[in-house]
Amino acid sequence: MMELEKGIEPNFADYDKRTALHLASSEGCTEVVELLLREGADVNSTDRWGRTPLSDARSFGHVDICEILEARGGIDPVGVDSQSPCYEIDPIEVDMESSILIGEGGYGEVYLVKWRGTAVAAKTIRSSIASNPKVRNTFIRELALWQKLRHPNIVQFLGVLKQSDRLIFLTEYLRNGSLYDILRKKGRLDPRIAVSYALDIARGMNYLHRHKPPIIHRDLTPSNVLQDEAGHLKVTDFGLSKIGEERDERGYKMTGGTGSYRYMAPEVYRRETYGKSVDVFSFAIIVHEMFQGGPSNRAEAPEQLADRRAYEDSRPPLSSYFYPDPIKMLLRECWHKNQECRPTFEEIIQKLESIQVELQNGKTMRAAGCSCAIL
Ligand SMILES: Nc1ncnc2c1ncn2[C@@H]1O[C@H](COP(=O)(O)OP(=O)(O)OP(=O)(O)O)[C@@H](O)[C@H]1O
Repeated sequence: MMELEKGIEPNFADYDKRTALHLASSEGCTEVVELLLREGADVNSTDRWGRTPLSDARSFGHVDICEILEARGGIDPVGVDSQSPCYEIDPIEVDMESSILIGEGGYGEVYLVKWRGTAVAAKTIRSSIASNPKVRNTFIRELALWQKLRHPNIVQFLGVLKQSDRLIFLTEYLRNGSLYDILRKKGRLDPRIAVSYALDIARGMNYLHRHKPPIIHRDLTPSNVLQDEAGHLKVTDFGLSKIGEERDERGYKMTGGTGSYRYMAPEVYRRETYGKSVDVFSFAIIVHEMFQGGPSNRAEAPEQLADRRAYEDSRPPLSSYFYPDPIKMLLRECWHKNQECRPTFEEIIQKLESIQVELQNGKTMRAAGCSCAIL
């Protein structure tokens, strides 16, 4: 601080092009790292060996500093990131001319295109987002992580299109559309189908949460769950909402536009620090919708709904006879106001599997306070 007050430039580097931020990151000096970043130090300055401060913090195992640097858009070109660069696809292999618009989300449009003759989904990222180098880096890092993932309930990432001005990436194409489309078309689902869909989502999510390091989806909604031709559901777009994430002195927060309010965990809405269980909360709201046939409070503005959930502990109604008792119990646990009390996806899978067996055996599952039997 004294040096900075004397007027020394925060990006001043030595003969090896190493900055104070490199040194503080190597030595584990968290407060100095925070100070330097506040004073405008370049998070991605590279030394003579092409190492960034994040490369150093990773090498010396300073996890808290890695998190700080990553939250500021830090990349590690010589380490983990470079071992798995994002697979690049040559634009001439993609027939963008005959592309068909299939949807539009918060980040840009989604097209059905042919890549080497195969139908795939091309997700375009708005230039207002992709032109910011920090955001672009974060996006590419998230995609590089996505490409390593393989699971039957996770949408397969295929690669990024080499284009300087825009950011376009390809994933497998799921022609049956999203769970949102299914619920809009079919309304309330048969309990056996709802449970098997819930299991698909829980298995995909469990894979993400058990990943090292764990991947938090942060924006699990019915439009981020797609159906394959065999009728199974796959989770998509995990981790991408990180680009809308902010960090302040208290920890990670999501900006208002990140994550859909209707599925947002109370702690996220209150802008508190959060963990994996935010996805368990969103999962519960989705399962509720599958039994209900769509959102329960359609008339209420999503932001107002999230506000009531966060400050008045309001939750969707469970009184109707649509919900078998074990599902009610599961939902209450999953949307518990205390994050610690929510089950893990591993536990959710076990519970759903036994509910599935009961349903398959034709056992009637009575709904509490109601004389109807559900099957
Ligand atoms: N791989 C895919 N295969 C088939 N359809 C897809 C695929 N990816 C997205 N879509 C369709 O495009 C729509 C928009 O997707 P996108 O992920 O961009 O936005 P979203 O999930 O609806 O919203 P947000 O990005 O704000 O969370 C989806 O609802 C889905 O119908």
